[in-house]
Amino acid sequence: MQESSQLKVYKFGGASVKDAGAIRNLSRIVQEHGSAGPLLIVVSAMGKTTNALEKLYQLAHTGQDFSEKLAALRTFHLAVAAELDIADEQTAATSAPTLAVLLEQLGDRLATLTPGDYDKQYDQVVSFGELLATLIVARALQAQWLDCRPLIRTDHTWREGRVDWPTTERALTADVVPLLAQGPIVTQGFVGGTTSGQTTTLGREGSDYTAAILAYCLGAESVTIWKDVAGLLNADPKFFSDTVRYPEISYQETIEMAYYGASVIHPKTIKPLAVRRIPLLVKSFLDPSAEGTRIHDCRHGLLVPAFIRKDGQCLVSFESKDLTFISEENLEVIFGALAQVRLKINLMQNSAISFSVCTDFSAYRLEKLLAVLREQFTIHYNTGLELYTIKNYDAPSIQRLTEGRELLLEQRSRQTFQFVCRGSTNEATA
Ligand SMILES: Nc1ncnc2c1ncn2[C@@H]1O[C@H](COP(=O)(O)OP(=O)(O)O)[C@@H](O)[C@H]1O
Ligand SMILES: N[C@@H](CC(=O)OP(=O)(O)O)C(=O)O
Repeated sequence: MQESSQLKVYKFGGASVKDAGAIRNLSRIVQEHGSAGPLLIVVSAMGKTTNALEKLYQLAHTGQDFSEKLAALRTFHLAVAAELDIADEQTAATSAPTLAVLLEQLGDRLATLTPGDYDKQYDQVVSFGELLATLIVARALQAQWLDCRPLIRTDHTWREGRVDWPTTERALTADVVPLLAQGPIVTQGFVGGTTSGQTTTLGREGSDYTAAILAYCLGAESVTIWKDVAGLLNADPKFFSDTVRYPEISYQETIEMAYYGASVIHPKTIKPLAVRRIPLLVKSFLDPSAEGTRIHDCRHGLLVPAFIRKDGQCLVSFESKDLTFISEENLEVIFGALAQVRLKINLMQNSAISFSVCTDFSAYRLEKLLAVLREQFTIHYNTGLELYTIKNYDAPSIQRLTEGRELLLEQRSRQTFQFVCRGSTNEATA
């Protein structure tokens, strides 16, 4: 780690680089608000490119024609580069590829997929979104382009690479510190690499986490994530009216909000920053001079209730087949199977002969879970559900959220009230 670094890390997500106009806005922010000191800029894929790449991958992996979608992705990126007057040429001064080369590599990858190895090949394809976006942004800013895949070392957990912190810290300190002295750097969010040089990804929406990894390893002074909202609010303004901005908030409050599903910050982002006490600033790229939110090591009184909504949920209930009680042995089997198929528990509850978990719905993973546990348990599940959490709840906030909703499961602790309810219904028994 650098000693008392002046380094600032900026992270720009998909919305802030969605088109040429957005990238011009990004350039203005860097010029007008970027510090005189070292600056490391983390960029996600443009707009909804990652979703588009997931669709492309799905088509290619199932042997369907993907040429039209690939052509659309190619045209989009080349058109943005043209609108920004970016010459797509390799220069001697940089190891950066050209857009044309990257797009060709993407086409080759898609054309040579093999059956199986779904998650591994997913990473090799979907990571192109960040490679393309960073190339365009680096050229627009006339900044250095850095491929972070050889530096952010992960294990082989495809689609959710686990960071090897000591190796990553050594590599970043050795390679990036000297480059920072030469001017701003633009690098990819969301991606990393294995010892053998294969690309991994860090989990959907993982670019915030990349910013935290870089800040932690390089001892940054602060991280700023530029969003389309005024800061960290007490609820997602897309779903709730009368939201309130927190001018400052502790790491602990924020980590809990992110854990419960406040999608404005990836849940893994906070811990590395809290460990090294690096403040995280959430600011609006639409109003860069506005205050935003400062997430740091602070104390504050009880905050206004925060509302967190997580859709795409699935409630799975396991019942013993012979009316025996749910025991620790049963739970061990259920938890083991959930870990095996990589389904994360968002909420759980047990009764005498039944145990229920609420997880993010994945048809593929649920099917694998059923295959493992069907013999031993009677399993019921509902999909198309929503999980709501109220942090720092009071009676009016519970009333506001539960009114008119049919609650399938409900739980409260001293500060947190949670419930699962129907969005649209799909019921089944395995
Ligand atoms: N508590 C919250 N405060 C602010 N925004 C929130 C909150 N919860 C969810 N959001 C949503 O997060 C979005 C910004 O995050 P995200 O779309 O992941 O940004 P990006 O991909 O550009 O980094 C906002 O547009 C808002 O709809
Ligand atoms: N592009 C990746 C990673 C990411 O973090 O994106 P964003 O910063 O736009 O949420 C995704 O969409 O999952």
